[in-house]
Amino acid sequence: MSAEVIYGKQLAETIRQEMKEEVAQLSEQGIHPKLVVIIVGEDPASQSYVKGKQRASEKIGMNSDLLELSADTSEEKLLEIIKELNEDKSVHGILVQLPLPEQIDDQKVIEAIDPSKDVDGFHPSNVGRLMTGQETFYPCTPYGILVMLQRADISLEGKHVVIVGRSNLVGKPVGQLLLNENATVTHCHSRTKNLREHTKQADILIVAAGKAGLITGEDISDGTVVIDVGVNRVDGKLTGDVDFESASEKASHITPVPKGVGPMTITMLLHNTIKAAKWIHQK
Ligand SMILES: Nc1nc(=O)c2c([nH]1)NC[C@@H]1CN(c3ccc(C(=O)N[C@@H](CCC(=O)O)C(=O)O)cc3)C=[N+]21
Repeated sequence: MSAEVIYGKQLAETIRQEMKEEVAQLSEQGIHPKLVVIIVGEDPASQSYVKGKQRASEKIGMNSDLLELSADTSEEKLLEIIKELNEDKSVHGILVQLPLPEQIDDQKVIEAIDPSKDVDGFHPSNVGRLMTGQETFYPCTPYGILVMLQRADISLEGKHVVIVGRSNLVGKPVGQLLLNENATVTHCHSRTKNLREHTKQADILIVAAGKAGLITGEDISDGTVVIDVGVNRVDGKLTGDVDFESASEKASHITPVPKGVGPMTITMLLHNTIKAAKWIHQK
């Protein structure tokens, strides 16, 4: 068996085209969605993602500002900037690129962002809304995964989704989002015993552990849908958590890295920013 490759990149382009039209329509109504991305420090990987976000917003005609702060920026200063952006009516979405330097408490920063501008969906109030099934900003990577599955016509109802990784950014929220879609969800993590016994039970396997090559063909059963969320640099090259070659011999569908989940993450960020702009103007 040879897996069908799901290219998030292609799908992302289709959706961005749709959003471009929506941004143009909103513009006629005087609504100009605007995203502000804040990056602290000069980590090259972070800078490269942030540039990707900038390029993507420009391409769909969306306003986007980048605030580049030095690595020694104090927590107080960052909180002050966020407060100003919260109050700025022209700003609809605020994203603070994670991880932050060690003098800054990530959680404090996330909680400082106005939940109605929290386009990452990381604020505890939005996390709570996701958990209770209320309308909210879905975190971009989990949401991108959901949309990829939907557009590939892979149903979730009653399916066994096994997730490897339990981060607040991906593992935990993707489980919640797919549970809301009536999947049966198993969460595995670094302390899970006999990981392979779990991964082999999956109809849909989502790997977000941050460990290159963690999952190989031996860890999956025939016909599994494999979603690789890994973002690892190995010898300067971007690779996922799944050994693509051996896994694609067993999987029914598989996402590559790059060109898989990553471009969908950015797409859903743009989607959330448009949603934020529409919400504010409805009030
Ligand atoms: N507050 C916050 N929100 C985030 O959403 C967030 C974050 N912090 N910190 C870092 C992670 C990582 N992340 C990626 C987004 C897109 C690609 C992406 O588009 N990758 C391309 C290739 C990019 C390349 O080659 O460098 C691809 O997979 O094809 C990757 C990684 C968002 N994150």
